[in-house]
Amino acid sequence: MRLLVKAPAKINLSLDVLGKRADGYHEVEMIMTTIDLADRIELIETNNSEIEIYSHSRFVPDDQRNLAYQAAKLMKDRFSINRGVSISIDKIIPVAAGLAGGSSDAAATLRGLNTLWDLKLSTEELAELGSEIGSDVAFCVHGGTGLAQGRGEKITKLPAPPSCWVVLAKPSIGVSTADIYHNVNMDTIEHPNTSAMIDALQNKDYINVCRNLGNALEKVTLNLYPEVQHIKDQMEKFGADAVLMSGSGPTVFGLVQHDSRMQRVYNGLRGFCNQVYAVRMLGE
Ligand SMILES: C[C@](O)(CO)[C@H](O)COP(=O)(O)OP(=O)(O)OC[C@H]1O[C@@H](n2ccc(N)nc2=O)[C@H](O)[C@@H]1O
Ligand SMILES: Nc1ncnc2c1ncn2[C@@H]1O[C@H](COP(=O)(O)OP(=O)(O)OP(=O)(O)O)[C@@H](O)[C@H]1O
Repeated sequence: MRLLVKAPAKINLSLDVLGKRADGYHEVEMIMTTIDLADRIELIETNNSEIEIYSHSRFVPDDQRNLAYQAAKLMKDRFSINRGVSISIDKIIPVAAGLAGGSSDAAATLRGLNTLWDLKLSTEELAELGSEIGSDVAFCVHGGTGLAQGRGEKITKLPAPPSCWVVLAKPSIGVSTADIYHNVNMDTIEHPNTSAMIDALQNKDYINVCRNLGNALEKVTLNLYPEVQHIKDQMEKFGADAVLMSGSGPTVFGLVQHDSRMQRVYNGLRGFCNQVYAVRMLGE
């Protein structure tokens, strides 16, 4: 049997860091939403009991370091499955970009194998498994829009943002999430207003979604990588309604409501940045 699964990227509409935990992680409060920029994962049953990973991208590991491999391994071990699977990843989401590409591949693999191996696990159960792989995987299992708490694994569903364009630009650097969290200084960090963002989503209030975009990790990444600030400045100059860095960066996104202005922001960014995308949010 063969199955195709979509693995969409996420952006953080808000990201707050509440403190450092004894286990080395940070307590966070994040509002995330999935966007129409997705990897495509093909799962094919094989005759052996191995997990095989294939990808054309030279940035994607093809062994046990791959988060999709880890998802398949976890399911095989947990449910004593002795069947094999070949996992082909058509990589569309930029790597090490703050868009949860690897986490989404892992989540899509969990969802797909749940069907392929007829495990009948609920979304909650899949998300719990996912949180053993990485902090963003639980959210990616749910998709849509959600509030993530704890180290990112406790998910509460939220209404989708008001419809608009999301223009993304990724500078040609990769950022390590661990490095960025390591450089957080809890005394100087700036906290976004998470509850104001939740209100804005509940009221489908585009202006207040724009006003309340905020990311406590942004300053940390901007200090280490000034090119991210340059992209933010350009997006604002070309007329995005609001601009923010996603996750630990370095991808910057701008929200734009009008088609003609989206085109201007997109074309302006393409002038000096290789990886630029204009996509829609995915809805609830
Ligand atoms: C930056 C975000 O992507 C925003 O959505 C997430 O907070 C990070 O999610 P992720 O990449 O799935 O993170 P993980 O793979 O679980 O952790 C990578 C590293 O980031 C740090 N980390 C991650 C999550 C968290 N709440 N606190 C942390 O301090 C830890 O050093 C950890 O070793
Ligand atoms: N399926 C995968 N796709 C991309 N990278 C992967 C995958 N599996 C493992 N990796 C490794 O994970 C690293 C981070 O990649 P990823 O694209 O997931 O980062 P990210 O978007 O910044 O994640 P997040 O937003 O969750 O912090 C890569 O450098 C790569 O070595």
